[in-house]
Amino acid sequence: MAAFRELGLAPWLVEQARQMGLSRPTPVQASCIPPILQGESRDCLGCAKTGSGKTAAFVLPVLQVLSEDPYGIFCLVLTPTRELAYQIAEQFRVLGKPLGLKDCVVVGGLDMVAQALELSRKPHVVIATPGRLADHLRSSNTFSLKKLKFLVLDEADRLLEQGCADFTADLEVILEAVPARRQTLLFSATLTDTLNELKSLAMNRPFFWEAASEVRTVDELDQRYLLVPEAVKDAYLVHLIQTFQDEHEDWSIIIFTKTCKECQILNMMLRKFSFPSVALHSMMKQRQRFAALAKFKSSIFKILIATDVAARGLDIPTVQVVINHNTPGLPKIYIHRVGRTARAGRNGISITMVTQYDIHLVHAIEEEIKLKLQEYSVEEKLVLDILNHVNITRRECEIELEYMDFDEKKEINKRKQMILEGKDPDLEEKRKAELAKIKKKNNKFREKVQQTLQEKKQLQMKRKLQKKMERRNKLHAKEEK
Ligand SMILES: Nc1ncnc2c1ncn2[C@@H]1O[C@H](COP(=O)(O)OP(=O)(O)OP(=O)(O)O)[C@@H](O)[C@H]1O
Repeated sequence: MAAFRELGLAPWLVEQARQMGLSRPTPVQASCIPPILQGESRDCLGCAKTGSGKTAAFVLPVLQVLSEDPYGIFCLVLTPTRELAYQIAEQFRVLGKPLGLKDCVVVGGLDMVAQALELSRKPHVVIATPGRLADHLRSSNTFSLKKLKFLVLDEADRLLEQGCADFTADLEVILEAVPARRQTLLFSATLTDTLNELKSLAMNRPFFWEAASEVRTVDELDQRYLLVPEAVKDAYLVHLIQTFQDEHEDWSIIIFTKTCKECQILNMMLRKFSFPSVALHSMMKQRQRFAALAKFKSSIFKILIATDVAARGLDIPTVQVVINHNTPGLPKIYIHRVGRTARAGRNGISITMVTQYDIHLVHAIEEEIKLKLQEYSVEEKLVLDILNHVNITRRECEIELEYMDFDEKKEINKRKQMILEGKDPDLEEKRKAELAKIKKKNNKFREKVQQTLQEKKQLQMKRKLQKKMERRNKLHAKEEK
C-alpha cells in the first residue's frame, strides 16, 4: 500500500495525519485520495466497510486543496445526524490545525441565530445536517454557498433515502444553492442500493470505488445471534451485561433499541440494576444528547442505549460489544449498527437478540452480509434465576414512565417540530388522516381487483380442466367403440 505522501498529499498534511495515528492509508484512502486531488472534473463515490477510515479519505484531500487557495465557504459536508456532524468537524479541526481552519457546525436543536452569525463569517468548511442548513438557506441571505468547491455527502445513501426522516426536500433547497461546477464526494458503507440516485448527484466523470470483498462486514467482528422468547428478552439482556462486567476489566457496550420509549425504559431499568448506562435518542434535548455521548465516550458510563440515531458513523474505539435488543428490519441498518464495534482493525462482538418472529429478518441479514451468524450460548438457568426480578423492575419503569407522560411529550415534540417547519399541526393531522383513508380505500380496491383476477384465473383453469376432461372422455368413448 502506498504511503500518504505518495498519494499527492503535502508534507504538512502527512505529518498532521501521522500525529493523529494515521501512519499508512487504509485502502479507501489510498484509492480515493488521488482521484479527488485530480480536481474539479472528478467526483468520487467511496463505498467501504464501517470503521475503514472513510472520513479521512475526504477530509485530507479537501484540506490539501483548501490550503492551496483558502477561502470560505469552500466545502460543505452533509451528514444525517447531529452527533456525526460534530465528529466530522473534529477531524477537520485536528487535521487542518496548521491551516488555521475555520469550521462551522450547523445542526438542529441548537441556537439558529448563533449559527447564522457564524455562517456569515465565511468559515472554510460547513458541516451540517440537511434540515437545519435548508432552514438557514430559506430564511437568510447572510451567507452564500455559490463559490463552494467541494460538496461531501457522508452516509450518502441515508441522505437520499426516503424514510421517516426524509431529507429530500431539504436536499433540493441545498442543491439549488450550491454551484453546478463543484466536486461531489459521496461516502458510505452501504452505497450500492442507491447507486443510481447517487450517480445522478455525482456526474463529473465519477470515480466509484468499492472495497473488493464478498462479506460486507469486517473480519474482526464476531457476529452472534441469541434466540430468546419475546417475554424474557430483558432478563437475557441483564444477564449478558452482568457477564461482560464480571469477565472484563475494561468494557464498553452499545445497545440498540427499536424505539425512543424502549430506549428510555431500558436505561431506567439498567440503572435500577446499578449498571452505568446512558440513553441517546431523538426525543432528548440536544444538549442532553451531547452530554450523554460525552459521558459514554469518556468511559464514565460504560453502556450506551441508543436508537438508530447512533447507528451510523459514530467512532468510539473503546466499544467492544454491540447488542441489538431488536433484530433490525433492514440488513443495511444491521451493517451500520454492528459497525460501531471492531473499528480500524480492532476486535469486537455483536449479539443480535432474535425472537420467534424475527427468524426471516436474520435470514435477510445473512443473505446481505454473505455470512452466517453464529449462535451465542448462555446458561439458561442463570437467566431464569433473575427473570422475575427483571420483569418486575421493568414493569416499575414502565409505570414511572407513564407518570412522566412520555407519550404525551412525544406528541408535543412532534407538534413543536411541525410548527418550527412552518406547518400547522392540526392541518397536518387532518391531511395524514385523509391520506390514511385514501390508502385504506386504495388497498381495499387493490385487494378486490386481485380477488377478481384470482377468481377469473380459477374459472379459466376450471374451464380448461373441464375441456381437457371432455376431450379425454370423448377419446375414451371413441376407443371403446
Ligand atoms: N490510515 C489510518 N490508519 C489508522 N487508523 C485510521 C486511519 N484512517 C482512519 N483511522 C481511524 O479509523 C477509525 C474509523 O474511521 P472512520 O470513522 O473514518 O470510519 P468510517 O469508514 O467512516 O466508518 P463508518 O462507516 O462507521 O462511518 C477512526 O478512529 C480513525 O481515526
